[in-house]
Amino acid sequence: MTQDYLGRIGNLIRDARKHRGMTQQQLAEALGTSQSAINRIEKGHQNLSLEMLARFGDALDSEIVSVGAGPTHLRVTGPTTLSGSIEVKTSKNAGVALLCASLLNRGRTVLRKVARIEEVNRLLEVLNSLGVETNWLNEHNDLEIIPPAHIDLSAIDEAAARRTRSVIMFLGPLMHRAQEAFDLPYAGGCQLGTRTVEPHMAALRPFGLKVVANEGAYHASVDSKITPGRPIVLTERGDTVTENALMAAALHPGTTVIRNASSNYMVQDLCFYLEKLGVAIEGVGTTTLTVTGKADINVDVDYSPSEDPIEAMSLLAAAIVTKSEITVKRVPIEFMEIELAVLEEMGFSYELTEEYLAANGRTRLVDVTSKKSELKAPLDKVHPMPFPGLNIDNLPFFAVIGAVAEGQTFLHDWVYENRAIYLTELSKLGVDVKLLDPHRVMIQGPARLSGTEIVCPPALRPAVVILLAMLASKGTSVLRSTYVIHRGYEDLANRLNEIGANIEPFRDI
Ligand SMILES: CC(=O)N[C@H]1[C@@H](OP(=O)(O)OP(=O)(O)OC[C@H]2O[C@@H](n3ccc(=O)[nH]c3=O)[C@H](O)[C@@H]2O)O[C@H](CO)[C@@H](O)[C@@H]1O
Ligand SMILES: C=C(OP(=O)(O)O)C(=O)O
Repeated sequence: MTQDYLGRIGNLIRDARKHRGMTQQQLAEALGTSQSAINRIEKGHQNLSLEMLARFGDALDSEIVSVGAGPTHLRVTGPTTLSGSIEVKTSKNAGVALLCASLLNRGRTVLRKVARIEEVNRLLEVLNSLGVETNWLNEHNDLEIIPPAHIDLSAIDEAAARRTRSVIMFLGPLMHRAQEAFDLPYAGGCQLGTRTVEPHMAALRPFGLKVVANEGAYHASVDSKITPGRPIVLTERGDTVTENALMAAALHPGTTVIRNASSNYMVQDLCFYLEKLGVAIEGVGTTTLTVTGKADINVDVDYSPSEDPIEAMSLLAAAIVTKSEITVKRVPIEFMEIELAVLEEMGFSYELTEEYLAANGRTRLVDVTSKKSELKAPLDKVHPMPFPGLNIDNLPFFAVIGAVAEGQTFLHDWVYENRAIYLTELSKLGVDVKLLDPHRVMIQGPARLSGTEIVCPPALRPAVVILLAMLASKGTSVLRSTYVIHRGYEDLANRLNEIGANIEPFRDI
């Protein structure tokens, strides 16, 4: 029994170490012990004091044992054939943008059918710590947000804030509402390589924002006499930077022009919400946004964010890799067109219904039914672009699709220097995958997939890609430490089980 318990703790330590990208030697150095001691502990061959466990927790920045709630893992039995239909949920990225944007409004915001995911939970924790009241209203995940008269930034939940990158989007709304200078913890999130925040600072500077990076926090102050005299030209067409500029412009009582704006799905959802707050926006869906803001916003508002194109892509990839015919319902087609065009080139056949409108009355949806297809690798490399290009977050799914296609699939992720590398984990399941350089991978298909145990890489999409490959792998696979998946997907395992997958969630402790 004790032996079993030590083994499970050893597994937890090993997973946390791998998740941090550390070798046994590096962990040993951090703890002032030897690599062989770490090896024994991870194998469950050595007794551990509580003090030593706490030191592991510190070194790995992870609570190794948290009573009653260790990390979750998934046991997948494959290969699976899926059938039936599955609905796409609303998007993570609109969800987090709208939670931040609700701070612009002194009135009550209700957001309908918000994705109940960990990224949203972290932001809710941060909002609650600032005195914002939030309530889940019903089983549809409608969410009510009531901001306080005064936002108290000194009480911010730093631990929650550090686990998400989205807190950076507090800058736009808070720079107007904070009475004095304030600190915001550094943004965290997936480990995808350097993701600069400088474009955010540059976009908000014309509104008088000054940010000094101190140890662990941004120190922000605002000179309200400074207002944008000319168009704000973004140096990158980033999604969250566009959102920050939009939110700053929404509470600026004048007209602001934002050029080189992203017109991606979450930006459009934010624009539709701001319009409901009484902010006028011209150019939604284009790269020039002209925003006429208001000095004060105090309205009770109800908004339904749209469906997630990345979840839609994930579910279609699940169908493709398992060679299944399923219907993916509520696909926001404008944001999936290029992905479908590339898939079509690869030989994927599918049927689309007539278009219908999402609950926001604006976004066009369709149902997509996958048909059994023999895929071949695309002739050209698959590469993402800011919208309207192939979505950057959809690129990783082409790795697992390439694994079941005949020939060589090349992926070029020019955006993230640390995301493609995680796709090499697929080799453990039998995929012939080569990292050509940090931005490019080559997949030689078709692969004979067979089940194994893998620790989730610290990146959402690659982790889901591995899960999808496991669905198609023969035998039992174990995917460990799945928080990173729950960051962006609601109840994915159970929803896949409802259409025929065999995935069993479990914990060690
Ligand atoms: C909460 C949210 O909405 N997150 C999305 C958002 O993150 P977010 O808006 O934070 O993305 P970043 O601004 O970090 O952009 C991602 C990377 O792309 C680079 N870059 C971006 C645009 C550009 O025109 N040129 C350029 O080089 C950035 O320097 C960065 O390294 O956009 C990313 C890129 O679509 C998506 O992966 C994230 O899911
Ligand atoms: C990179 C992603 O998002 P985030 O900006 O939340 O890290 C993603 O959704 O794949």
